[in-house]
Amino acid sequence: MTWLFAPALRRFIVLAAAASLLLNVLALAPSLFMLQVFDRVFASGSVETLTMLTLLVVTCLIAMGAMDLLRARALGWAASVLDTRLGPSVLDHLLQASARGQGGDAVHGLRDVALLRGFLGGGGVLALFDAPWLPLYLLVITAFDPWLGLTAGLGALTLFGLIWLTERATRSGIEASTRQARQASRVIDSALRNAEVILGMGMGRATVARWSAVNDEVLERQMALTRVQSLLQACVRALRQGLQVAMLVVGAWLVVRQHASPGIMVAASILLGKALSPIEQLSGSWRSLIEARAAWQRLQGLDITERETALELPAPRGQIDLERVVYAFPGQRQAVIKGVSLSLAPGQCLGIIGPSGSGKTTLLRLLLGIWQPQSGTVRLDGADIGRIGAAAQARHIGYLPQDVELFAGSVADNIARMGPVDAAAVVAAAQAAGVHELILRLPQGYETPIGEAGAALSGGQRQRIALARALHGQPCLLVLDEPNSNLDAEGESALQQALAQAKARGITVVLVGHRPSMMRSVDQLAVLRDGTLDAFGPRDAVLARLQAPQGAVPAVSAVSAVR
Ligand SMILES: Nc1ncnc2c1ncn2[C@@H]1O[C@H](COP(=O)(O)OP(=O)(O)OP(=O)(O)O)[C@@H](O)[C@H]1O
Repeated sequence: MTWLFAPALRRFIVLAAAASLLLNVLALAPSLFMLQVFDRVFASGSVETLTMLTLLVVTCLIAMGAMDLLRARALGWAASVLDTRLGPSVLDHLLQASARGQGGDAVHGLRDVALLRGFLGGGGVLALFDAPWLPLYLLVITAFDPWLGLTAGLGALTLFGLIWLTERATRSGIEASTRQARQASRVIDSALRNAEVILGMGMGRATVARWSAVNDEVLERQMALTRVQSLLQACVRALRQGLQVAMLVVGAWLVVRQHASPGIMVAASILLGKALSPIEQLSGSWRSLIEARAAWQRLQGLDITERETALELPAPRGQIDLERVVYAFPGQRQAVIKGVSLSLAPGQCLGIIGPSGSGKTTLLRLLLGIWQPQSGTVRLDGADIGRIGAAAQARHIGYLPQDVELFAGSVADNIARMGPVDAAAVVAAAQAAGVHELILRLPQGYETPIGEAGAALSGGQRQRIALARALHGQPCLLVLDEPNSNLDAEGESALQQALAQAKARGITVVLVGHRPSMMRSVDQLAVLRDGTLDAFGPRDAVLARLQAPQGAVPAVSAVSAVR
């Protein structure tokens, strides 16, 4: 449980541990009270002694209540720190991992944070804080009588051994069940994303069958684990009761043999009950303990690090430099981008063409700093794009991805990139994208709500609103990935006008396009083939090269139509 000592949590955990120490020392009071009542008050018949002892024990009980409360508060604070500190970092990590196509199990990071928070608020963690004080109770019982101490010690050891054996036997089962549960939820996620295809092609039954197969395994495993848990709990409970009886038997034997007083027998029995209660609690919550530990280990595996502090640079002008950029997808040896170098002056418009799979989208993602190259650098006005920071990116870079997804919110929220809506800036962006009139024609204009993934809009409408989103603010760099793939003639002419305006505003534009019409407005052209630059330079020079018989590139022959 090293995670309990993570720096952010440490002081709360230390506070909870200190409260536990006092709580457990104070918990000796009731049994010592009992001992005194049996051995002194009964013997002396002194009401004063009884009154004094009662006052003392009541004071101890009040202090115990206070410590209990303090410990619960400390753990509550720890839980909220965990949430507020770890939650945002995990989400930030998930966004980055997801953008790099490495979402996978990382997607469950937030669930792990919730699991840890739940654990800190549950009973299992209290047992963890109380269990270490067991030797203290054993010591006091031994001080009463070594035989009683030996009986209690052996009993406690047996109980611990039982829990330890169960933990060893079920750990891998619990982890496997978590893995399978995640697999089942991945099946659901992917089915929901593709619900249209599933319904359209009657794949519902197959999808449900796939999910059921995984889910049945999860249920089976969980039932097996529940059976083990019930067995463990029953054994621990029976053993504990047996131990209590054994203590009374040994105590009675000692009393009969006049080696101990009846007070000692009763006090030892009460102490043992208190000492064993955290073990019994552990037997009931051992599964959540293992799950919490596994969640922490998974979170550590995510390698969550604070992002480097972004450089606060003056507004960039839009100079782009790619220096021998190489990129391979994680786990792949073959690079997708193989040493691409090119430079663009502020305000230039670069078109990138090339066959499918040649790496155009990958190059754009490197240009945006979404992915980091294995070697080489992408610079915006001389600064490494990876270190520019999200705030600067929000202000200075506009991106229109190939597959446009809008967020749940209004049209205005989407154009304002889900930040605060400045009406003038939103309308200006919509006008620059030539989509203002289209938005006014929507049922509620700029306030029209867009469902999850922009369900209320057509593909073309989504693409045009996403262009306004890319133009929002004062971008110095506009990156467009096949911006006309869904556009009709009106949308295409609005796009051409937006590009001309962007050029007039001195915005650097990089666009990927398959249709020749897109390349009419570019002044630089790059031809990408199998991750390398086949040609790069002024548009007409590159086109001339492509059309020359020896330079003919079949996959880009459509470009000839540009001229
Ligand atoms: N997440 C990923 N993991 C592994 N390989 C990937 C991933 N995304 C893309 N690739 C591979 O990288 C190569 C380049 O893909 P990219 O999307 O950059 O091509 P593209 O030129 O934009 O293609 P298109 O014109 O069809 O959009 C392809 O071979 C593709 O299979």
